Amino acid sequence: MLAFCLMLPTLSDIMRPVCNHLTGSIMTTPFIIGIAGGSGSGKSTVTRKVIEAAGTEHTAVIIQDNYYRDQSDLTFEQRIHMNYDHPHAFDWALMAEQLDDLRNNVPIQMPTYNYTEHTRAKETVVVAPATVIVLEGIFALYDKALRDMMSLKIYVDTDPDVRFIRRLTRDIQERGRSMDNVISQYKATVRPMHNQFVEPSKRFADVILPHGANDPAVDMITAKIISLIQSS
Ligand SMILES: Nc1ncnc2c1ncn2[C@@H]1O[C@H](COP(=O)(O)OP(=O)(O)O)[C@@H](O)[C@H]1O
Ligand SMILES: Nc1ccn([C@@H]2O[C@H](COP(=O)(O)O)[C@@H](O)[C@H]2O)c(=O)n1
Repeated sequence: MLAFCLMLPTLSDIMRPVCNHLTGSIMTTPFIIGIAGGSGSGKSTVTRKVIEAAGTEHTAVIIQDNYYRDQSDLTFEQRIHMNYDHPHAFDWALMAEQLDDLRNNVPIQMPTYNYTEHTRAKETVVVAPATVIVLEGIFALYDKALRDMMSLKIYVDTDPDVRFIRRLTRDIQERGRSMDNVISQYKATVRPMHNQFVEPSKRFADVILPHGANDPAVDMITAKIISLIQSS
């Protein structure tokens, strides 16, 4: 069986069968989708709606925020002053390694993140390989190595004032922040880093979603994913 799998290198990347070394069965290379956009643009909402409609059975989600660097060696005082909107804040090597594992149908132990403590949490989550894998985060389209693994690149485009209002509400309700803290972080790092790094990554997108998680766009992406799952 292994020899048979290795004799099929000429098929296109999307349809290339690979051998699962544990089961000996032939599996299709997953279809990887990147969903980028500014903080509060609606990336998680688009991802959730698409996965809900397509079904969780054949899909897996990688949340890029879980790959913020582990900062347990720093004090809390040091951690609150870090720039979380610069690419250096992320563990790119681990992200690429784990996405590549999933692409090769190998399960991963995805890290998890604690926004209140500003560091990686102790728990990891097992993510099983799936027909469709979504990588969602502000820098989902930033890194060439990751982009090269993707078959569909999406940018969620939402006006800055809308994104800021959403972030203000969310960060106070869900991420343990005060209003003053959200405003000062937005002015110091979120806004300038968005303009420098996140917004320019839009040029790598195959599809740009205006107005965030708008229903017609979400329906089109969902239809594409369902057809991929049905043909897999
Ligand atoms: N189209 C929308 N209409 C209203 N609220 C939205 C919409 N999209 C997202 N939100 C809300 O805005 C907040 C941020 O959205 P989220 O999807 O988490 O953004 P991101 O993942 O890009 O930071 C959430 O509270 C979410 O419920
Ligand atoms: N300790 C941290 C880590 C990240 N952030 C902010 O999260 C934003 C990205 O997440 P979204 O769900 O909003 O896309 C990013 O803009 C960071 O500023 C943080 O505040 N604290």
